[in-house]
Amino acid sequence: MGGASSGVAGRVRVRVPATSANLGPGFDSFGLALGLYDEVEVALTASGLTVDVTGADAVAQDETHLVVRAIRAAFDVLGRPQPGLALRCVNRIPHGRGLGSSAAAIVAGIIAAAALAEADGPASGAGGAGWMLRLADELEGHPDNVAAALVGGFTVAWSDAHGADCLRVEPFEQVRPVVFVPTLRQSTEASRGALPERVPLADAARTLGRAALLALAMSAAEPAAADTRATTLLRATEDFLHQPYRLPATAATGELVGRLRAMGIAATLSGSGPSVLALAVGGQQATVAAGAVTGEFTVLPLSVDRGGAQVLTVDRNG
Ligand SMILES: Nc1ncnc2c1ncn2[C@@H]1O[C@H](COP(=O)(O)OP(=O)(O)O)[C@@H](O)[C@H]1O
Ligand SMILES: N[C@@H](CCOP(=O)(O)O)C(=O)O
Repeated sequence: MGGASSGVAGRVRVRVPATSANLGPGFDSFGLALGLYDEVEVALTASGLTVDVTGADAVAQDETHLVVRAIRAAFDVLGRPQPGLALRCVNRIPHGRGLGSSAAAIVAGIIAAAALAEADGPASGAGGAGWMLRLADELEGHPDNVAAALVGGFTVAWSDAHGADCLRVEPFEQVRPVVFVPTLRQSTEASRGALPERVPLADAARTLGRAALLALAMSAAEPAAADTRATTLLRATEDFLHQPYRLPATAATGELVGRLRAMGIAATLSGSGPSVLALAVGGQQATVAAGAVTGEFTVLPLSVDRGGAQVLTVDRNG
C-alpha cells in the first residue's frame, strides 16, 4: 500500500548544523553552531522503516536510530499516530568527537516531524525554541548543543522545572572557529562519567566569572578591536569545572589546547572532546591556529552557522 493511498504522505528535507558546546567555562550551557551540516530526508510511508545512510560513521539502521527515535518522540508530543518512515541521511558531522552529532540527529528528527505534522517550524530568537528545545534536551540529556543546533549562533541554554530554554546571542562578526578533529572517538556518556560529582567552590566561582565574560566577549553587541577581543577570549575561555578532569585522558588534545593557548589563541575542548575548538579572531589568527596542528588531527576552518536548523523542502503530498 503506498503512502498517498493510505492517507499517510509527506516528505521533508532538513539541514542541521554541528555544534561545539561549553566553549570552556560554559559547561552544559554555552553552544556555538558551526557551518558543517547533516542533512536528512524523511518520507512518511504506510508502515515499516528504511534508513539509508551516506557518510563516514556507521549507525544502526533500525528503530534505535537516533533520528528515528526523535521523529517518533516528536510525533508522540504532537499527538500524531506513528507512521512508517523512509529516511535518507547524509552525515557530515563526525560522531563521538565533541561536535554535537547526536544533538544534530535529534534536532533533525524533531524539526522534520514538526514540518510533516504542520506544527511550528524551528523557532529563532531569544528563548523561542519552545517544545522542540524541551524535547531535544530530554532526548540529549543536556541543552547546550541542541539549543545552538536549533537556533544557530551562540546560545546560552538552561533547564528548570519547565524544561530547557535558551537565549540566542549574535556572535561577533570576525569570529573564525577552527576545529581540530582527532581520529580517536570518545562517547559523550563516557566523557561525562569522568567528571566528579562535586567541585571546589573556588573552581566554580572562577569558572563562573570566565563564563560571564565569555558571553559578553562572544556578542556582536560588544564592540572591541580584534586584538582586545582575542585577549579577552583567551582569558574568558579558561575552565576549571570539566576540562581538568577530561584533558588528561586525551594527551594529544590537551597538548594542542595548551599549545594554541600559549600562542594567544582561545582554544578549548570542543564539547566533551576529544576535538579542540579554537575561537580565532579574524582570518589571520585562524590561519595561524590552523598551522599549529600536528598530523593526528584533521583541521576544519569553519564559519559560524547563524541560522540554525532549516527545513529545506517540504511536500505534504510526497
Ligand atoms: N546522524 C546520526 N544518525 C544516527 N545516530 C547518530 C547520528 N549522529 C550521532 N548519532 C549517535 O550518537 C552517537 C554519538 O553521540 P555522542 O557520544 O553524544 O557524541 P557527539 O554528539 O559528540 O558526536 C553515535 O555513536 C550514534 O549512536
Ligand atoms: N556539555 C556537554 C557537551 C557534550 O557535547 P558533545 O558534542 O561532546 O556531545 C558535555 O560537556 O558533556
